[in-house]
Amino acid sequence: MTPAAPIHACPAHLPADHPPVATGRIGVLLVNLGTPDAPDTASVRRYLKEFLSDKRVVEIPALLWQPILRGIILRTRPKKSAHAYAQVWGPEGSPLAAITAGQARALQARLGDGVIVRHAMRYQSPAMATQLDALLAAGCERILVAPLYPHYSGATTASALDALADWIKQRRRLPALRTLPPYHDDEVAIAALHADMARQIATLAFVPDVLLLSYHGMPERTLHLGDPYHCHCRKTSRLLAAAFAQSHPGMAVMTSFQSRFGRAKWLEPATDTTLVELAEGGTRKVAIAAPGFSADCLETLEELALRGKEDFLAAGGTDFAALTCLNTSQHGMDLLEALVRRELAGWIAV
Ligand SMILES: C=CC1=C(C)c2cc3[nH]c(cc4nc(cc5[nH]c(cc1n2)c(C)c5CCC(=O)O)C(CCC(=O)O)=C4C)c(C)c3C=C
Ligand SMILES: [Fe+2]
Ligand SMILES: [Fe+2]
Repeated sequence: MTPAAPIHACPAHLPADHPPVATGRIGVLLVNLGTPDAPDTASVRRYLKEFLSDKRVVEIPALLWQPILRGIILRTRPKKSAHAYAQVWGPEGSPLAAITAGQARALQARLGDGVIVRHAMRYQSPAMATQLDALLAAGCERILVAPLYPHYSGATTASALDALADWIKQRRRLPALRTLPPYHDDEVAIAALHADMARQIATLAFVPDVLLLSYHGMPERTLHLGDPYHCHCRKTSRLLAAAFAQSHPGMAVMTSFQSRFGRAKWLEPATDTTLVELAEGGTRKVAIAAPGFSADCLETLEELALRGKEDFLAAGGTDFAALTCLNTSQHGMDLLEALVRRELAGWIAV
């Protein structure tokens, strides 16, 4: 996988008939998790096979895990998940893919021609290696790799950096590289989340008694092994709760963890049981938000907005609203631009 054109800083050394070669540019690669190419069983199986074979995601020795994955999970889950994906699939495909591509386009427009912005997915396409090669071929000698996870986790941030490291090992000529740090407690991020959630709450036909902040779960074991994910999520919640205590004093802010997978104990409380317990305990009006996801995806649109609503109403709740993620909203793009500009400031004023 070598780029089509040699990345060569000294045109004098190129053959006279060589096409012009761009150099000296800055690239930004936005990275998110990845999603199937289509909402059908075969595509979801391909996606799950790649995703769930990542040792950062399932930390069970391959000799034990691969037979379970291939013999059980990949025979049953793809069909069920494909059905869930079909419920949220849009005209531009998977919401996660469409929104991440939109974020890259919007950021490109904000940063101007001095910087080249692309997006990639850790699993499936567009692959990180392909997009990094494209940035190199376009003359980028400095690249910021920005995994769009506010909360660091081995399963997400570190896995994206693994893919970057694999690419590094296979290339002769490398750009200078930076990576975006987690931004779970960043003032600008908390302000953007608070403002965008408040904007959406103001449009609801009801006043929520509770704002439930739902984060993707992780096996509890990872917390004891030193993964900061749980602490990062809790800190975001604490900072958002403090902001809402000022702006919405009557609204309680709670935290839960969603998308449990497998039999091990995951971080608690679980979002689905929390919603039922809230309704059974007399809470009637709930808004739910997912501050750990920079783009809406299966986990927010199907698990929270559809299934979460069903569970809450069935248990006696009367009003339920799932707030959207920051996506390409004004607040979302202001945040992405601020985070990226801060990193690029070490290289050049843009
Ligand atoms: C062991 C399994 C999983 C871990 C650990 C895990 C961590 C984790 N995931 C996200 C973000 C997303 N996960 C998404 C989908 C998804 N996640 C798992 C399993 C684990 N995730 C599965 C099996 C799936 C696929 C869907 C399904 O079959 O249920 C997505 C959505 C992708 C999309 O296409 O829309 C996101 C985003 C985080 C942030 C995280 C740890 C912090
Ligand atoms: Fe040279
Ligand atoms: Fe996940």
